[in-house]
Amino acid sequence: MTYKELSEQIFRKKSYLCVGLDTDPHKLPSHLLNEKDPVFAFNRAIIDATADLAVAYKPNIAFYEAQGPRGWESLQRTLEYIPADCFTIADAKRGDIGNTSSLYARTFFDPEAAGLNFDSVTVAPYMGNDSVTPFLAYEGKWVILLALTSNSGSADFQRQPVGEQELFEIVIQTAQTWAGPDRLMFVVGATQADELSRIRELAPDNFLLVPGVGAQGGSLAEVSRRGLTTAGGLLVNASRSILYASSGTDFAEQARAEAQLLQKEMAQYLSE
Ligand SMILES: O=c1ccn([C@@H]2O[C@H](COP(=O)(O)O)[C@@H](O)[C@H]2O)c(=O)[nH]1
Repeated sequence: MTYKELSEQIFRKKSYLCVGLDTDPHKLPSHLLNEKDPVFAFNRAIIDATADLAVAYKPNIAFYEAQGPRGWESLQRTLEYIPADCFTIADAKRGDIGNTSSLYARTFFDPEAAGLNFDSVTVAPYMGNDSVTPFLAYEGKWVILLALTSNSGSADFQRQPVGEQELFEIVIQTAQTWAGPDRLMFVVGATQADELSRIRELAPDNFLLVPGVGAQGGSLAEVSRRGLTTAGGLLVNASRSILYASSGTDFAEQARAEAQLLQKEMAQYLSE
């Protein structure tokens, strides 16, 4: 999906909601456990319930890899089921020396390799240029680079001063010499909303993937006030607050209700 198409979807759906598919087999409603692929059955119901409210889906790869080959099959089925008008994110947080990164890129971007054809993958920046650019070799695919993450440990390295700046600012500036905003997004935690104005100065046109509303307590209002651009410019992720809104037979209905609350708020911010 291109920058323009993503932006158009945001204004068409009045939403910049990304639904995180952090599907934990131990948290599935019991009535799904007799399904052939319970994880996929759960994801399918969540996607059916939220596809008109969301512009993106983000399976967190850890939840699938931890299930071995079964998990990979659930991931493939899920990715194929996501409607074409939604942007897809492999939240894998990869990055290694160049030849290894090339294989990670092949895994998520070349359907003939591992059966996956994501639009984007999250990448850790700390091994530098040659660890990131192999992902950019796939035309039309996106890198979503970790900049200022939502967790408390982000202070350990990302917030360290380097001269007049902090390390995450250098990540944001340097990475923009590797790719334009049509191929490069940054991860900024919703719990870091105070830094968003500064980040917008450094990256005025890049989309930001913002996890951390819902279960982590970030404020959608603050993120939107500081992060929205004329192109939309935000993908705000919620995982647990949507997926596990109910553990009963009404789980999809309750997931929709949670997603709808976020989408309605987003529609309001987009119209301001
Ligand atoms: O800084 C980051 C980067 C990634 N994540 C991921 O986003 C979701 C958040 O899930 P919630 O249940 O909505 O808290 C999850 O997959 C994280 O691994 C993040 O939270 N922060």
